[in-house]
Amino acid sequence: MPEYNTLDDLEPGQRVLVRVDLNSPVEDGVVQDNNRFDRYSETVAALAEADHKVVLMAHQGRPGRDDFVSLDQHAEILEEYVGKPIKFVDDIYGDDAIDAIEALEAGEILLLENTRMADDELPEKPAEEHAESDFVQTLAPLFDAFVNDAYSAAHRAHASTVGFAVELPTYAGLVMDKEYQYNTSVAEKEFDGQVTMLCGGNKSEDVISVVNNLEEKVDTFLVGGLPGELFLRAEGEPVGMDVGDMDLLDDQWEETKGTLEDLVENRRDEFELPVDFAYEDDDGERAEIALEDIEEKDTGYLDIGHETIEAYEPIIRESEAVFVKGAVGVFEDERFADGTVELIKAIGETDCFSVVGGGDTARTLSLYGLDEDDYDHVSIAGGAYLNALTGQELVVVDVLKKYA
Ligand SMILES: Nc1ncnc2c1ncn2[C@@H]1O[C@H](COP(=O)(O)OP(=O)(O)OP(=O)(O)O)[C@@H](O)[C@H]1O
Ligand SMILES: O=C(O)[C@H](O)COP(=O)(O)O
Repeated sequence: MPEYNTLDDLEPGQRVLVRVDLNSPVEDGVVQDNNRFDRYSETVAALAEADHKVVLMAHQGRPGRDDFVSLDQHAEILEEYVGKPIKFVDDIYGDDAIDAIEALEAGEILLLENTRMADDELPEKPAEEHAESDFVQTLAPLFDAFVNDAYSAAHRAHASTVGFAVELPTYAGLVMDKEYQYNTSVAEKEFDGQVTMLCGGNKSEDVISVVNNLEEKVDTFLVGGLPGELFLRAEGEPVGMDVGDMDLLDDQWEETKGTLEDLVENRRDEFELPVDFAYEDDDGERAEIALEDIEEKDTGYLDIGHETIEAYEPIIRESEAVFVKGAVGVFEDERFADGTVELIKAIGETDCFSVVGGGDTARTLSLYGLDEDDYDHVSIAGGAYLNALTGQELVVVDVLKKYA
């Protein structure tokens, strides 16, 4: 049983302040739908149905970046999923926000402006210090309870994620509770059979963190994406170097080569590495090459090849539990989605305990029509998912427990 309060403990008909995480990709100023809206609609609808006055807080992007925009579009997207009007006020804790909060009727929903537009939202500070801020001191007296559902921001100690727990009775929302229970399962659950982790993506330090922290828990790491190439480079293969427009690999190699060389020297039997790769040929088509035929690095590789997929698939099918961290190819481009889609599909077809995660990687399911119900859990979190997998603390969960 979790050591924090959940929505089951919340009496109906209250004034409830709710932190969600609607942070989404923004293209040319247009907010893109991702599965966060769908996921949060369940919590928001449940709270409205319980006759609460529901006030939502969320952030978008980071100050100074192109994705640092207002939440007005988020209100419209969320409204479609909740099936009820979502009011929006372009204020966080000024007079306009207070008026909008006080005008709310039971069962109505209001979204406040991007929390990172408030001066005292950032930087990271202990909950008790954030609780002293004007932000928390102004809003907290207007509410009876605080619900924290922003699991994917649970590694961030900001005023809106930790400060209100000090001032108000605090509850974990539906997303927070489910994500926490499943994502900590690789660190906390015992499995009798084979435990496999499919890892890739574009950050080798994430994969190194998983590999170093889960040595006792995971039997086999199936590696692809950028880390797959860099592990092979550590074995002396002519892959994993920047080519053409790509500029990710050499920097990561400089930062991680010592660790990667050490891992392939001392723990090689725990890894399966790609035996072939896919790349874009001169006609713009997907082409494949076996690792043994690569003489020098003159092509950027964008997916694992089919020989590798065939080698990884049986390992997945024999597993009792499979966890995913990062895509094994550039799945956003249909030509290079085979590795990620076929392996994640195999996980769904296998009767294993499965968690698919990584903020980007989880999008594979919606993009390629895979059914979420075929997996035990699909995480909408990135950094928080990684922390949970590797058994590291999540400051927001600690605060939920402390102030339960
Ligand atoms: N060979 C490759 N070359 C370049 N990019 C790749 C390659 N393989 C995978 N990727 C990219 O990796 C990204 C996903 O990896 P990332 O490390 O961001 O993992 P995530 O855990 O899903 O996301 P996040 O940590 O950002 O929440 C995808 O956008 C994919 O295009
Ligand atoms: O999308 C995320 O991973 C979370 O919303 C956290 O965002 P941040 O990395 O900008 O704090």
